[in-house]
Amino acid sequence: MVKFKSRPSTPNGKPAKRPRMAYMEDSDEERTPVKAGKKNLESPKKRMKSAAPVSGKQHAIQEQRKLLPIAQGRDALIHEIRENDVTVLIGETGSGKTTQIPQYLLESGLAGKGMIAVTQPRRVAATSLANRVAEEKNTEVGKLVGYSVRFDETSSEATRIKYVTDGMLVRELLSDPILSRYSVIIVDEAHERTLRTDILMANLKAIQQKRNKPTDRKGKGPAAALSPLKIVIMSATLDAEKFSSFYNKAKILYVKGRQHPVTIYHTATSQADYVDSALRTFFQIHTDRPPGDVLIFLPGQEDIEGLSSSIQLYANRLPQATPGVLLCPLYAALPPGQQTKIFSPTPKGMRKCILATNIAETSITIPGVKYVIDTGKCKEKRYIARSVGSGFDTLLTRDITKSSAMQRAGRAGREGPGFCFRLYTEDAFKNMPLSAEPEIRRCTLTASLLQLKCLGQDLEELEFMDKPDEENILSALAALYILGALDDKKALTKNGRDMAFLPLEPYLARVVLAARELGCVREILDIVSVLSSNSKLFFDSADQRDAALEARTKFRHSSGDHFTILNVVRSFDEIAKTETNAGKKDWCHKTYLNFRCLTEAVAIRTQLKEVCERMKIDWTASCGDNEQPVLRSLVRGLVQNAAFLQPDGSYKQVMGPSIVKIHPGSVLCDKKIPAIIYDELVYTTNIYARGVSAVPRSFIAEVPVLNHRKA
Ligand SMILES: Nc1ncnc2c1ncn2[C@@H]1O[C@H](COP(=O)(O)OP(=O)(O)OP(=O)(O)O)[C@@H](O)[C@H]1O
Repeated sequence: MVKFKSRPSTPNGKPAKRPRMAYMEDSDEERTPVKAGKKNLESPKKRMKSAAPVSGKQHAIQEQRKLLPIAQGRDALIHEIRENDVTVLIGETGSGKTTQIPQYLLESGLAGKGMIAVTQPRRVAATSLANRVAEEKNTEVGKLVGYSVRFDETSSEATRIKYVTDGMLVRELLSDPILSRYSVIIVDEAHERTLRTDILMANLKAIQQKRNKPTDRKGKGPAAALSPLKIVIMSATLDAEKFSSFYNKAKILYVKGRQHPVTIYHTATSQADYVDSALRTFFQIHTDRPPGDVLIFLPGQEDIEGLSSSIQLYANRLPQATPGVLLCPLYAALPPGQQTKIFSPTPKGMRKCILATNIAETSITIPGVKYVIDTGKCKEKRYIARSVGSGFDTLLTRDITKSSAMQRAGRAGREGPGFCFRLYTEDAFKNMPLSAEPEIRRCTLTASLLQLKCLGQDLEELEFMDKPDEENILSALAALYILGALDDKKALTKNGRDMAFLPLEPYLARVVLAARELGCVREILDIVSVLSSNSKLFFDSADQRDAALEARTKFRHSSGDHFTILNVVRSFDEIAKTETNAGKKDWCHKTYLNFRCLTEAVAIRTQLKEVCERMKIDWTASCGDNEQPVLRSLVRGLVQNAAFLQPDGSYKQVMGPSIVKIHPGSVLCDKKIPAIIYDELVYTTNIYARGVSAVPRSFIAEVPVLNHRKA
């Protein structure tokens, strides 16, 4: 039994009280409360009248919209946004920011002939919000309301409100550097400070300066024809002052109140095992509490799969009269089709239990969710620079921030009163930092630098909210130079431009371009698709390693793990010709292969083939049984991850200081090979190279950058 403190509190840590339906913050010099009532706008009644005839469901939706806290301040919000080029808007989770503001701006005519873009850090949020707002507008998604996420654009000429991932809008800068199709850009969930959000915000500032120049509006200057751009920055948990000062003291607006209360419980003591506590809390809810779906936040896929099996095991043992449990995992590596399953209605007599990473933390409303269990953990990517050209990204489990805790609690209570069970103490919550360090300060910058170079920009020159680390910039510059994306004057090369066009990590994009020259794109796409998947192909936990290696003997290739991957993909393709999904899963299970990884890789490969066609790369080009072109191509992208054998059997990095060993899960683990390349380093008791291939030393020496260094 997990013990929770009896006195519940509200999401921001204050004692619980009756939900306040007072909508706007009291007047205060720093804060601009938004009050209702500007004469130039349609009244809510009139707006309702002008809509098409509505069904019962539509009527309910429209009634619900009117009850959202933000609805009371609609006219005042429009007024403020009309008056200010940049607005920072803070409103509690569920107050209606993301779904309503774009509609208000469209209805008010403020967007003119342009589109309204609403950015989201994640695709699941962008697509589900577009669906919801299309429904509110009584239309199909893709018409008035659309979305654009990587590899999926659902919009048309008629689209006026578009939900987009921040990455897609950054990509759009490549073809339209002033984002001329948009008249309003709403940066939602800005508190997350993803690398792409920061790049976007820096660009928006510069674009606005161009588009909103007073001289241009008077009809003078070269940019006279440009329409002005409005920027709205939104979040429930934001350091408003910091954003405001970045945009030259932008107006800050506060929308207060949420439609339904969320009661928060903290554990009485800290919990040693968060997965076990989540399991027990789930069954406490399931057996004691009224109907309502449960959303559990966990750090990663492994915990999700582990907890999911445990819940299933115990649920099967419950008395027949207890409602059944429908388990729905949600994490980034899950194919998009499976991610959207969480939105399907819960069958009668069942309780849905969604086990999610922080991809469900912001923006989304999952109908039916009444209870949230927050383990207080997440995974954070962090770049560790060791020396120029030899840094690496780590993904570590850590405690969440206050912002995350509040966002997680905010996923309950969206359709009615909700409850959040925090598996940490109230003191732990109070001691959490408000928000995480921005990604720009802690992640690899290589891919972003390449994109910026394509826009004619530089990391050092662009005005960011937080400057990236000098060493990290140097590392990214060195990596791009080594890959041949930049020349020795730091200028973008033709290869660099092509690399940016491929939706892959720069080093993998370089492998594909090398394969184009060497005539082995077919083989390389098979390998690269697996390497780009969000999950690992081989299950290699230490306790099952021998059995797994035994079962996979038939795929083993003497030159290493990349050709072994190729063998697996070819076998999977063969199996897929005759087997159903269940048959494919069974085959993967028996061979200790990750079905999800292979399914995702097949989808990625299809998309890559399409991109290759657009780039006039012949993806059917194959080198047959000749291994050399494939290894040469891999070396070209992975040259930074090359290492030579030492007399003591370890390997010394060619471009870095580390001494590494071959990972025990590799097919080359007990071999002594003069030269290797690898996909990544894993830090445990030793530094291990994972995803290893044996390559002739001469292949490494022939990479132009190494020749250049020698000269
Ligand atoms: N798909 C949906 N199904 C049912 N109701 C929904 C859906 N999406 C939104 N809503 C309703 O609209 C409300 C406002 O949602 P919205 O996303 O606009 O709030 P928000 O202020 O942006 O919240 P957050 O800060 O959490 O993103 C929700 O609390 C919910 O009541």
